[in-house]
This record gives sequence, structure tokens and C-alpha cells, in this order.
Amino acid sequence: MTTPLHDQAIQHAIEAVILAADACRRVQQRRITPQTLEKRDKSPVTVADFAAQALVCHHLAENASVTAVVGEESADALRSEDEAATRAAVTEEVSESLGIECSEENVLGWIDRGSAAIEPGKGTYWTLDPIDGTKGFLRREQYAVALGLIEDGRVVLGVLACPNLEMPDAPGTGTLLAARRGQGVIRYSLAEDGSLDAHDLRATDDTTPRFCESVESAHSDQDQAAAIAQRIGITAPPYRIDSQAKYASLAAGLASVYLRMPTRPGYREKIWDHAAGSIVVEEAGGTVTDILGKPLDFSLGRELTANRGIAASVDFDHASIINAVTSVATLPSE
Ligand SMILES: Nc1ncnc2c1ncn2[C@@H]1O[C@H](COP(=O)(O)O)[C@@H](O)[C@H]1OP(=O)(O)O
Ligand SMILES: [Mg+2]
Ligand SMILES: [Mg+2]
Ligand SMILES: [Mg+2]
Repeated sequence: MTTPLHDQAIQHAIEAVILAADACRRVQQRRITPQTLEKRDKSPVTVADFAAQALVCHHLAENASVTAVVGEESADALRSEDEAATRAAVTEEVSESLGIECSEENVLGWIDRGSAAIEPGKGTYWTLDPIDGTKGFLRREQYAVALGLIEDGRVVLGVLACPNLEMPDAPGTGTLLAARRGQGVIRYSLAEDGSLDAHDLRATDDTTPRFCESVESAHSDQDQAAAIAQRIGITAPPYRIDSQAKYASLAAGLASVYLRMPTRPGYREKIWDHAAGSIVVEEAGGTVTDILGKPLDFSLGRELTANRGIAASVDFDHASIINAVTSVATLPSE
């Protein structure tokens, strides 16, 4: 498969993300009660998160010219004696995906390739969320494998696979979007066997303005978002989906506004939660800022420390959203 965006980096990113998405699908189908670990911040992490990070890091290390990865997960939790069963399960899944017998040490090493030391704002590195929306994944709803490439603090490439995101014009398949700065974005349907089929970017003729937001009310203040939606004249009920599938939905025309309203003082968005999604929306002709209208600043390390929340739009007056935020919303103190 060769992408019309004609770029080695994007080709390798798509291959890596498909490998990971395929492993996620398999784990979701097979391991009915996923062995879930809880991280220090109480968020869930599964066999699939670790396997997906190992597979993407391994594929990039073997094939891409840029191999540094800033990923969400680390293998630390898996190294403890208590986690022998999860470690074995992750190794089994990675081995099956690669079609070779891998050692546990190798797999842990590949996961840890996602802890690259970076100089914020300088150089080129990938940022990876192996499963964005782990809670959606556990509910068998929406999740995404999200891989972005950051060059001197700017996102220049993004690949977003949403294995459960079925578009109206591609029933029975997931969705994959690939964007390159200045070259646009391509939407593919992603079949069970990992094959891709390119489609028109827009997946629907319906132009009713809709806004989308998190399913998890702890991740975005849904009451504030409802007040803002009313202010900007959106009357359709919110489209609630997990993960960066929200950005994919905007790019494909299923929604026009994505609001992520801070719920907790001090929470900072992570680069891997927005790199791929934001370039996909921008290359679809949309706008992505924080809720005060500031551009997202990816040059500051692992977090978007200069930004609060997210406002994204396609085919919508972005300034009117920011105006509504400033007149309607009460933000948590910092
Ligand atoms: N308080 C919070 N505010 C915003 N996002 C959060 C918060 N806590 C966790 N997240 C992140 O939200 C993302 C999922 O978003 P959504 O609900 O839109 O699908 C996850 O990457 C999750 O990060 P983490 O992986 O650290 O839990
Ligand atoms: Mg997480
Ligand atoms: Mg995430
Ligand atoms: Mg994640």
C-alpha cells in the first residue's frame, strides 16, 4: 500500500499504527475481562496499551529515520513480580503480531523506547498514545491509536486509527486518517484485516452543526459545554465519543465543534492526546486552539503547559466559540 501523500515517514507511521490497531482489536475480542492495571494517577492501562506501544516503537525503530518516541506508557509497572501474568500476556500479543517468538526483555525494551529524552522545542520525535480512550476501549466503544511527528516544537504529521469508528459511507469498518502539514489529510476505511480504502474526506451530506465532547464527565465539563453550545446556536444534542475519535469526526464532517472544558485545576493536556488529532483537523481546513483561543504549543515538553482545554472546529466560526467561552464559562482556578 502506498499513500498518495508520498512520504516515507507517513508510510511508516501508517504501518506502525495499523499493527497496533490490529493488536488492540484482537485483545478486545479475546480477553473478555481485560487485565487492567491502575496507574499512579488512577487511570486504567491494559495489555493492549502496552502491546500497542511496543509494536509502534519496534516498527519505527526498524524502519523509520526518526526513532525517538515520547509515548504515554512505560514498562516500569510491568517489571514488578506481581505483574508476571500481564507481562506474559503482553509478550504473547506482541509475538503474535510480529509472527516471531519475542522475549519479555525485548518487549519491555520496546515499550521503554517510548521514553525518549527530548529537548523541548528542538529536534524531531514521535509522540504516541498507544490507546487513547482506554476507558472507551474497556467499554468496547471508541478509542484511537494516535501517532504524531513533532519537528522543532510543531506537529508536522499525524496518523489516527479509530478501529471502532464506523463512518456512514463505510459500514463495517473502522477509520484511519493520515495528515501531513501543508499536504492535506486522507481518510481511509480500516478493515478487520488491516487493509485501507481511501474515501472522500467528508463522510456525510448532513451539515447540521453538532458539537462533540468526552463521554467521561471527569475529562470535560459537560454543563459548561452545553451552555457554550447554546450560546453559539447549536441545538443538536452533543455527540459523545471517547478519544481522539472526536478529531476524526470533525475532519469527516460528523461534527463541527469539539470542546474540552477543564474540570480540574492544574490538569495539563498531554502532547500525545492532541498531536495527531489536531493536525488531522487543521489539514481538513479546521482550527484547533485552547478554550481561550491560543494556538496549542507543542514545544514545551510532554504537556501543553501553556494551554487550557481544547476548542476545535471545522466549517464553523471559531471566534464565536472563543467569545462564548469567555462570556459563559467559569474556569477552575489554577
Ligand atoms: N481531568 C482530565 N481532564 C482532561 N483529560 C483527562 C483528564 N484526566 C484524564 N484525561 C485524559 O483524557 C483522555 C481521554 O479523553 P476522552 O475522555 O476525551 O476520551 C485520556 O488520554 C486521559 O488521560 P490518561 O490516559 O492520563 O487517563
Ligand atoms: Mg491513559
Ligand atoms: Mg490519551
Ligand atoms: Mg492512552
